[in-house]
Amino acid sequence: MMASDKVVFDKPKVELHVHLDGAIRVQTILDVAKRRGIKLPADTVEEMTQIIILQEPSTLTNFLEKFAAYMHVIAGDREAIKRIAYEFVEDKAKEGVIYVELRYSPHFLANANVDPLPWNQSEGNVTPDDVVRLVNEGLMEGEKAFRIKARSILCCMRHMPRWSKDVVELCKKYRSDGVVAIDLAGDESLNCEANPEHKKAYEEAIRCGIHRTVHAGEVGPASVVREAVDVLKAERIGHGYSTVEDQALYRTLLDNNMHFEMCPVSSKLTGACDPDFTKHPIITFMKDKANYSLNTDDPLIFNSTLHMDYSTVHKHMGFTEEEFKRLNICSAQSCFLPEEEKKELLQSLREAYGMIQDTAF
Ligand SMILES: O=c1[nH]cnc2c1ncn2[C@H]1C[C@H](O)[C@@H](CO)O1
Repeated sequence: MMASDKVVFDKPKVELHVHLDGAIRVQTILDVAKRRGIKLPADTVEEMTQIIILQEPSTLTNFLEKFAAYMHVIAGDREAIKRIAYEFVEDKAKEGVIYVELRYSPHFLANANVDPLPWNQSEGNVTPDDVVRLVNEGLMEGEKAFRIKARSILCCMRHMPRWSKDVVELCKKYRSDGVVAIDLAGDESLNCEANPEHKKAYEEAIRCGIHRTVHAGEVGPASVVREAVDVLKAERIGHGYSTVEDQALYRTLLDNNMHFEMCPVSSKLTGACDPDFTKHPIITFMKDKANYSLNTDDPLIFNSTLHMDYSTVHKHMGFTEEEFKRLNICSAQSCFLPEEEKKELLQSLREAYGMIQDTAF
């Protein structure tokens, strides 16, 4: 299908755009379903994988429907929520990621204090607040076991504006406990002017100094990116491929050093970009030495790994080792860690990349 899992950049990496609920192990879904007595249409990893994954380039809408194949298994189950966070850290460490920002909607994993109840679940006692605590616990145990750093971004969902106030409140509550930013995910055709709750949540985030990223310009036009920047005051853009269609906006964002969270494999399978990778907008960003990262987005549904994203751009877009180093430095500079921790991360990367100048005479 795509480039392979071949490791083309075997050095420490930073990943800034990956959905926890799109990065669950299939085996875990099967184990939890069995324990909870939930019937699934398949009982082997191979068969269940075929049901969950997007095989061919599709649409964002079809892609978003894929979550319904398994989210009801994990949502509302304390042990499962903690487990997926822990395993996520293990999987990222194996890919050579030393710092990751993962994102999720606390409401999508809850079965109490959430209206409407997602995934046709019956009401339980796991609130969005419990979800954040459980994810944090799993991440912290994973960090200790696998010696990498993981921080979270909490997602508002475009079609669920009534959840956005809770999301920003959770960002505030857990800001000293691993939550670094707010995001807006989901179907981009729903704009923010029509849903003032998202705008209000982002205003509160600005007021409280919570970092902000927004999914924009993935399948939507450049105007969604403009809205993310002008209205929601996004500091980073999730995807942003269509930005290049508005040259004035693209140039302004380059001048302002805006960070774009790019997801090559994802962009093909969601139909966001032309399936011919040689025509991909990432090539323009690369040639312009833009500030961007390479990310998996939803490796479960794309049946992918971070190595696959790197090998895709290496094989089809002419990315070099030097560019991989440069974009990882850009990613570290644009991450949402506090300044001191960011400096340490940059230092680790520069050391690993042989970029440290020997100042001793
Ligand atoms: O690529 C994406 N674009 C928009 N929304 C997305 C994408 N990947 C995942 N999501 C949604 C579905 C998840 O349930 C939610 C929170 O992680 O974010």
